[in-house]
Amino acid sequence: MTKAIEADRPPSGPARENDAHGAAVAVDGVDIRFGSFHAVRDISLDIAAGEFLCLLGPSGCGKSTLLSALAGFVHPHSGSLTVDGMPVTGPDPELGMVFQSSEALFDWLTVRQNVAFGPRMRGRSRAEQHKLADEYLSLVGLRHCADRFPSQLSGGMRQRVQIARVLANEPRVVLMDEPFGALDAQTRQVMQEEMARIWQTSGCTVVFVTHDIDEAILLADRVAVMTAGPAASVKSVYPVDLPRPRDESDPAARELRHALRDDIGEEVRKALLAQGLDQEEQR
Ligand SMILES: Nc1ncnc2c1ncn2[C@@H]1O[C@H](COP(=O)(O)OP(=O)(O)OP(=O)(O)O)[C@@H](O)[C@H]1O
Repeated sequence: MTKAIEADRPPSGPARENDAHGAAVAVDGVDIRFGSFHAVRDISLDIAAGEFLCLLGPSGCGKSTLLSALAGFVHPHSGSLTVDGMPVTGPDPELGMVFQSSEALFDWLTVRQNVAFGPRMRGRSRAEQHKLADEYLSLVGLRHCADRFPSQLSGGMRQRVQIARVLANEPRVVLMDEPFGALDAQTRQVMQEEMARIWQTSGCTVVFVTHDIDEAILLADRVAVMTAGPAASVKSVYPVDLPRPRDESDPAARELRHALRDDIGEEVRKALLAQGLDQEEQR
């Protein structure tokens, strides 16, 4: 039977091509409040260098809030967030954030210039910017689109450019907030497979927010399930002990899918009940 394990013990994951690149992330007793609203409470998670961790939970529980805190956009009320032992104090190129929408691309720059933007800001020479941009565009399969503008690409291609742009900063931790949520099913499947390959090649640590249980099983070393908010915390953490590339018809994957569905379903029901009670009180 699939069992969740204690939240604060990362496994020693499978060997990566570039194991040394990723950084260890430690979330220790983190509380986040927005004014009087208590968003997340006492979250502790240790994420190993090079690990792929997926965050699942009911809508509105605080997944993006936790990710934003890791990215340095939101400051915890208490507790600490560290990357290789160094406190997260604000946005940092070592922590790359990929958003759900690819609207963040600069429409007036070519694809190559978009990807080279980070290296340019870090003072890399023109030749280095060009080389890095082409390297990461090749990694996401878009080297042939380098001279096009974002408006000339499909949604899936723009999202791959966004990923290449983040990777070109050579972050040690990549934070992804439902990066494939807006894509059609076929593009999403291709992107998931590419993401697994990119992660294995780059060796970075990935924290990936999703609503999709199958996506989490396909990609993660571990899946952390959050409770319904407010004051959400980590309910359970499941190791995904399945060989890569993953086969969703593997009996162990099916068993894990059921366990995650039950666990998250319970939290979604709690969230719906709380919303109902809230509406009753307001009447
Ligand atoms: N800047 C903010 N000010 C006030 N409340 C906020 C702010 N950001 C988030 N919240 C609240 O914190 C809670 C968690 O939001 P968050 O976006 O992190 O949830 P989520 O789990 O990522 O949701 P979803 O899965 O629907 O994207 C929600 O109740 C949200 O309304």
